Amino acid sequence: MSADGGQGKGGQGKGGQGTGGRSEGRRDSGHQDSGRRDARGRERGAARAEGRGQRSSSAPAQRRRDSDPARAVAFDVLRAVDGSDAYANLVLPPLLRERGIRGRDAGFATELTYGTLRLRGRYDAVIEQAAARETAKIDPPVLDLLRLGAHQLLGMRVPPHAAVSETVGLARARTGAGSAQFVNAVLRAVSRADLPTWLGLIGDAVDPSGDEPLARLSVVESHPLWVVRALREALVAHGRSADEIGDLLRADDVAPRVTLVARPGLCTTDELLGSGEGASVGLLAPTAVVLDGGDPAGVTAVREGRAGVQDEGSQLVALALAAAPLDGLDERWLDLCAGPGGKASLLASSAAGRGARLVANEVQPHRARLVEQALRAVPSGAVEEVRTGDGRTIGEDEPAGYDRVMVDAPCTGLGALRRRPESRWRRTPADLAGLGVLQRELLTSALRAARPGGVVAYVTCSPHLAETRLVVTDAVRAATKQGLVVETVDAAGVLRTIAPGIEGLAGDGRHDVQLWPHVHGTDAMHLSLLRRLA
Ligand SMILES: C[S@@+](CC[C@H](N)C(=O)[O-])C[C@H]1O[C@@H](n2cnc3c(N)ncnc32)[C@H](O)[C@@H]1O
Repeated sequence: MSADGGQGKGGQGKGGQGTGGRSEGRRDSGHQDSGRRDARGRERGAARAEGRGQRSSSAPAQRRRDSDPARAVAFDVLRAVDGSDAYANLVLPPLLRERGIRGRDAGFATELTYGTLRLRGRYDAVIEQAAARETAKIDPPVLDLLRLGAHQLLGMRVPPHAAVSETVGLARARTGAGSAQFVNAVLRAVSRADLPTWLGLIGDAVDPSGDEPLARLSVVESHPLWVVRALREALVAHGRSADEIGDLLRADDVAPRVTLVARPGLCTTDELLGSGEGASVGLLAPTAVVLDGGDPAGVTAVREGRAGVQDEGSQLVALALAAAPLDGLDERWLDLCAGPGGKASLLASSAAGRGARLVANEVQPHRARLVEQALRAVPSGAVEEVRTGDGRTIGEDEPAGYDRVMVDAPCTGLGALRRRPESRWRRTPADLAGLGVLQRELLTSALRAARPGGVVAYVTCSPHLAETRLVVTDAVRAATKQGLVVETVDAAGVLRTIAPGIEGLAGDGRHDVQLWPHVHGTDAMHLSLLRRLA
């Protein structure tokens, strides 16, 4: 099913629906040449020698050099992600605004960009077979074009002729006529089989004898193998079946719906439910409303900071810290790692309702400013301070200074892969080592900052055991060496008081909570609750 022999027919069909329809009436004459290509996708042999390799039958002025704006913006974001380590969710929205791409076209560009990034591993395996060439030997911009084309063909309902001709048009505009022909040939080869057939082919390539199921899942469900192994290990450690790994990976491959938080005392879920067609109450958190589409920035309460965009898992862990039982004073709360302020806003608005106040700390100044912005609607009496500083020193600087402490630790984010499309390809096992040291130091500092009787929440948006249970065990040990007495709190029990219907929390006697996208519909947030006794 490789591109060889797939170059004979031109992409002459009319465009399909939506953005795919932009090809209507435009001939992609570059498809019609059958010349062979070199390793970079440039022509060689007879076609080039005869000087007809990059020519079309139409006059030069009519030959298509422009490209569909939605596909062009997706390509530019992919290049920025690849070339300058940019984050797609930071690059795409301003580019859409700058280029005036709105409505359905913006939706198409978003799905194309994020879907292509998420499923990159799967598409690279398809492309290798279709091109009969390793992706490492394809120019990165050309490879990005092929990925975009593959996602249109196999992951979106774009008619094949539109997917191919529009992507080839984009290739011609951005990478030149020679590579456009290569793109044409490879995408035609991709289009000859449907998704299930391709999944079988790429799975068999890495798992020919059927005894490497994780390798198969890695390529078919587009996750690095080390991530697949780590997620499977975490499932098992939390009392779930190893067989769930496929469902978990598939949940990661689907864009999550936008979830809003109604910050207590500032907004109600009823107000948010009235804000958009198809809005519905969240499945678990009493503060959550799920949108069916539309732009959350258009919601008045979000613009005013009385509500925000926040995954239900993040809402649940913040609410759990606020709900954990406490004897004695309950007036001073700390968010040790607050930027950009999602949990700080929920904590501060909850604190306001009980006369408590929050100190929000963040090490990066620009993220501390985001925290201030996120807290703008919270009554000023409920925010003692937003400060910029290293959370590792707060335990020493302010020992026993707080009744409740949130440690939402910097982590690999392996639990939020569905909303950070490129991050699975950026992270490496080496990240765990550096983060692990920081996580332990932050949690130890938090335990010292809590007063005897106070509660600490240790949270990560990663289920990796090296970032969750191992950190908690080591930090408690370190705190004990420093003379503190710490006990675990039944986090699952606290969570059930907030979300009585919640199922799927481990019943293995462990007190921590691990949420899962395929079970709870949330990010894979981890929560441990600890109480400092002395
Ligand atoms: C997972 S994010 C926190 C998300 C935040 N709680 C929210 O809900 O919006 C972790 C944050 O910790 C910050 N951070 C990293 N090292 C830190 C340190 N030593 N002290 C304080 N904050 C730190 C990072 O800059 C990042 O903003």
